[in-house]
Amino acid sequence: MPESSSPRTVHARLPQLSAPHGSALLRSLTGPLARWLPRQRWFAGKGRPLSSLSLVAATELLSCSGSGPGPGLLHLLVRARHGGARDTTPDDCYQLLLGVRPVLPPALSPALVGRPTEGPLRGRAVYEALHDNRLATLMLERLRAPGRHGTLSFGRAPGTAIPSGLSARMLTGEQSNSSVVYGEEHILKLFRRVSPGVNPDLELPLALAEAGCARVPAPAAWFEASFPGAAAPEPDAEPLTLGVLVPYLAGSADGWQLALASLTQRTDFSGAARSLGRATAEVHTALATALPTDRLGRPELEEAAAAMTERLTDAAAAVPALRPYQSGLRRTYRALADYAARGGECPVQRLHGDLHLGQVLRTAEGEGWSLIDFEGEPARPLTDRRRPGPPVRDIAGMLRSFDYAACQHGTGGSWAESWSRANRAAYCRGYAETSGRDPLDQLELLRAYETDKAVYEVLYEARHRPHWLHVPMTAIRRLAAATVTAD
Ligand SMILES: Nc1ncnc2c1ncn2[C@@H]1O[C@H](COP(=O)(O)OP(=O)(O)O)[C@@H](O)[C@H]1O
Ligand SMILES: O=P(O)(O)O[C@H]1O[C@H](CO)[C@@H](O[C@H]2O[C@H](CO)[C@@H](O)[C@H](O)[C@H]2O)[C@H](O)[C@H]1O
Repeated sequence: MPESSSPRTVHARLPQLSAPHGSALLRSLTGPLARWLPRQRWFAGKGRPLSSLSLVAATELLSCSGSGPGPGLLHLLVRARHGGARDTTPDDCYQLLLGVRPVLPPALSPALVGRPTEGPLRGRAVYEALHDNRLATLMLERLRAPGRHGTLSFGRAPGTAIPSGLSARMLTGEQSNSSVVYGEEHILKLFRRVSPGVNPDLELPLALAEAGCARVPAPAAWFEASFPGAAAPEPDAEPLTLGVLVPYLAGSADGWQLALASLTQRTDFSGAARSLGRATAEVHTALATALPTDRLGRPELEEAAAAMTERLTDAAAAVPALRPYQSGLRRTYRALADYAARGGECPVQRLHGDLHLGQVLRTAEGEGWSLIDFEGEPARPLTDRRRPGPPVRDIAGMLRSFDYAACQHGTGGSWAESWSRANRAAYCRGYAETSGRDPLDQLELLRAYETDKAVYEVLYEARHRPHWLHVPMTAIRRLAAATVTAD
């Protein structure tokens, strides 16, 4: 089935925590959370009024009612509803890991969520637990020892060593989720917006590890929420993946930093781009071996072209700057439909789903590229992100990223343009060498998926970083004017 633009319906099966435990806690936390949540980088409902918060699940990992100075640890899944009666957007479910202390040490004050004025947490300081070394370490201990705590269950890959007593450091960079590094050994990603069903960022690295692919850090431990038994309001609700612990690649730099350094220093990047193409092909081959594959024929490719056209229409409705280019861009999608009509096919398999230079790491020892963050595009529903897709989608994502680096860097004019062209070509060459399939052989496919990605980026930038909107818009102008030729 091709990727669709269907609305998010995934939270329909989330259970609801029953009163009175849920309602008492919620009474304590609603005010502080309603103020704090919308300010978080990972909160996806910015710009839409938050109409209600409700608890899906609450688990006390460490007692929060003690009178001593030590912290309590509270795990919450919170459902956020937006807008008024006419807002049909599905609810979002967020994961929160909260510390609770009678008095907050000054070093933790930046992590403060709020001080409830009523309910069971009245008068206590509630804060982001992962900033507290003691609580972050406790999470590592839970991950070391598989087992169940309330709705949470902790799992661990057999035969992996996870040292204890490592100090924790929370990452502070731009992220869609939250991550904490333990020593220089492991990194735990805590997913923020969660949905029922296994997260591909656990599913795919586990499958790749089992297939012996060393290009992706192998999950050492993970945890999820599940609601088994008759006690749950909806016993068949699927488990939600909440966090994954993987080895930390100490001293690594991501592809985006390396690309910008190459642009600044005017150094050659084509060797790195070519080996990145090879690494992508290796991962694709391993995924196609480990997990189901299929082929898209004429009806499915026509459906894919129609879904792209619909995404373009939606994006143009939201971002006026796109409107003058719609008819030019639609030609690219028609070329895909014509390719299908001529009998063109396309393989589909599980993918990275949001491949760009920020998702690839290279260690100082130069052991080649590692790929991270297999979650897929954060705005797509989980069911969509777990569907097989054409490998060209990942390739198109990376090609866009070379273009992004050259354009965003803002210096060098034609030098930056030829930097981008050379690295796009080197990446495709590397991919072809390893996979035996040259992405440039099916230009209609590549161009359509690159256009679809650029349209997604226009919407992403308009919503998240309006001052970067000109970057994908530069590509939109080029793609709208181009005939389908290799460049
Ligand atoms: N295994 C790893 N080793 C070293 N750094 C990592 C590793 N995994 C992630 N990181 C760092 O953490 C950042 C965020 O990770 P990522 O999986 O992209 O999170 P998000 O989904 O929140 O964007 C990455 O940009 C990278 O700098
Ligand atoms: O990294 P995420 O999974 O959160 O992906 C989202 O954010 C990315 C930006 O952080 C965004 O990527 C776009 O900007 C990158 C440079 O910052 C560039 O390398 C990518 O090519 C470009 O798409 C990504 O689209 C979005 O899903």
